[in-house]
Amino acid sequence: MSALQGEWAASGDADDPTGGAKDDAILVVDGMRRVFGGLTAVDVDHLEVSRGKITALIGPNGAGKSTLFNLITGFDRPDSGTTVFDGRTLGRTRTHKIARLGLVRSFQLTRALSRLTVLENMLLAGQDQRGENILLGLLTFPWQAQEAELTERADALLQRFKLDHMRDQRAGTLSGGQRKLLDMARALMSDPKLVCLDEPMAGVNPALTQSLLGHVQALRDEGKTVIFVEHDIDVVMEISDWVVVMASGRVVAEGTPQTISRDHRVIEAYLGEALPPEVDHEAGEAQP
Ligand SMILES: Nc1ncnc2c1ncn2[C@@H]1O[C@H](COP(=O)(O)OP(=O)(O)OP(=O)(O)O)[C@@H](O)[C@H]1O
Repeated sequence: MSALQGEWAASGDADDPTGGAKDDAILVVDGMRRVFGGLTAVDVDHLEVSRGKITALIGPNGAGKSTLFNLITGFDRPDSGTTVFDGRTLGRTRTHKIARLGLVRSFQLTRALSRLTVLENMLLAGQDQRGENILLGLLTFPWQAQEAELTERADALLQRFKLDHMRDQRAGTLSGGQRKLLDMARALMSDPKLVCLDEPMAGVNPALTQSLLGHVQALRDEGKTVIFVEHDIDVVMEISDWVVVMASGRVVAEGTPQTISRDHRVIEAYLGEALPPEVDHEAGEAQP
């Protein structure tokens, strides 16, 4: 554990109340704990996510962000704890059923998926989220009935994400930025209510980052809820309605981007010296 993680973990919610109730929570996580060997990867007492908002999940490497995504979306099982999505306790609900209820997560393109075309990737994602190995086996037969409808949806999304010209190319030929667009487009195939995006902007050039940000905002504007993991604090500040900070598996702070950006632990971790002191214009003085 780094010194920073230690400080975060130790300070807990002393200054920043966490686990507060939201007016209209689409997701409620309670007592969620996941231990790998001796390591507690996730230990979240209570977390609520507002419907129709963009919530950023930030924290140092190893804070438990991806593990929490996996637990929420059913790709991993907690040692204890519950997730209530849209009023329904998910319990041991399987991933594809969770996806059908409207809760999905994005995945980066794997080697196996790289060999499929862009369209096939979309069709697989539309089928369900059972896991690519099972789905790859199913690719050729049992879902012709659905295929026309799925293809129509896939084509509309590919157009929206400006990937239509790559439709029949192998996904492995896409550039890094195009892969990010495909990750997002795939997650939307089941028309989710809540989409969990894992580092949707990581490693792409500034122009494409703006385009991806626009896509995330468009999702919110059409009523979807977005939770995204992101390391780039500028991105977080630009589009989030709410920010949840994790460290050592725990939620250690949450608040508006403005509140969180003033948290000295966040500043140390993400902004370093780059953040100028806040100026109180009335007093004409820099605030600590
Ligand atoms: N399947 C696993 N087996 C063992 N340890 C794991 C497993 N998955 C995650 N961990 C550990 O759990 C902790 C949390 O990992 P996780 O990937 O959730 O963090 P993260 O916040 O997403 O990190 P990053 O920002 O680097 O992706 C880490 O210490 C990681 O090594």
